[in-house]
Amino acid sequence: MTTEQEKYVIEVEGLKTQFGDFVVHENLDLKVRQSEIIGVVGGSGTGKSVLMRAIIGLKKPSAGSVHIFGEDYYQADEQTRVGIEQRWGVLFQGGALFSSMTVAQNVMAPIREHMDMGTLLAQDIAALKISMSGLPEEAGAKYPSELSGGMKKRAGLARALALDPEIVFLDEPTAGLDPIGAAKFDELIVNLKESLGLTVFMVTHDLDTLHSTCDRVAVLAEKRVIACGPLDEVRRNDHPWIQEYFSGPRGRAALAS
Ligand SMILES: Nc1ncnc2c1ncn2[C@@H]1O[C@H](COP(=O)(O)OP(=O)(O)OP(=O)(O)O)[C@@H](O)[C@H]1O
Repeated sequence: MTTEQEKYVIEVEGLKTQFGDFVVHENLDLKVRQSEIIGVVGGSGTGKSVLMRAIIGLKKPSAGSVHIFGEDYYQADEQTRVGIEQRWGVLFQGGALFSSMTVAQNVMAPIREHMDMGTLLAQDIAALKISMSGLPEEAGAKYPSELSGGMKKRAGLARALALDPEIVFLDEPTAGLDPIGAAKFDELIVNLKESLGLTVFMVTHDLDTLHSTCDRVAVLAEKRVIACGPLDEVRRNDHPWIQEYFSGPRGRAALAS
């Protein structure tokens, strides 16, 4: 019986990715449920970002499949793929904002690209997304170079939310933020999930973020997902990397708080 809990919006099966002869993932499986926040962790170079890129169509797998909303993304026709892409938003590391555009213009870019909408309405929607991302109204008129690191992340999030996505992909959203800024960003993500029912796929190194936001954690090692489940369950796994990560001094401090 399929319950709402078991409805998967992302299903990665038998994934293999490689750059030339260098294999990043082999036989990797991962399923993401609707309206959950899943945190993807793993040592540096284990392929967290490449996994995210494989799911969003930026790194074609050499084997395996990626189903999004039940559709086989890489086998789908162009129209289906574009339809799927409009249902997700992505926040890349550093925000990846267009530097020659204001924040509002950045947020309007996907709206203008994908929706047939007049400028005034697009401006109103951009203003709403900017406010949802916790930026003051006047931030809309600023250029990325005039923003702090935390504001850039929020602006990137506003753009990721532009098309009312069902899934957002976040690549290390709290990297480079001070602890207070990072905690506020965590809170924002949880609020968005709760108010909009968003599914969040988040690559992170941040133990505090994992602890305060994620419903489940997926651990990448040995080219695949070696453990996936609630944090309390995963941290009991006796894989050496997991033990070192969660039971080292930083892990203990984050989990004790
Ligand atoms: N465009 C590319 N060409 C060749 N190799 C690449 C490319 N992109 C990534 N790789 C390699 O794939 C592996 C996984 O990279 P990825 O960026 O996914 O790691 P990561 O787990 O996100 O690491 P980090 O935590 O350090 O950001 C690394 O060995 C990296 O060098």
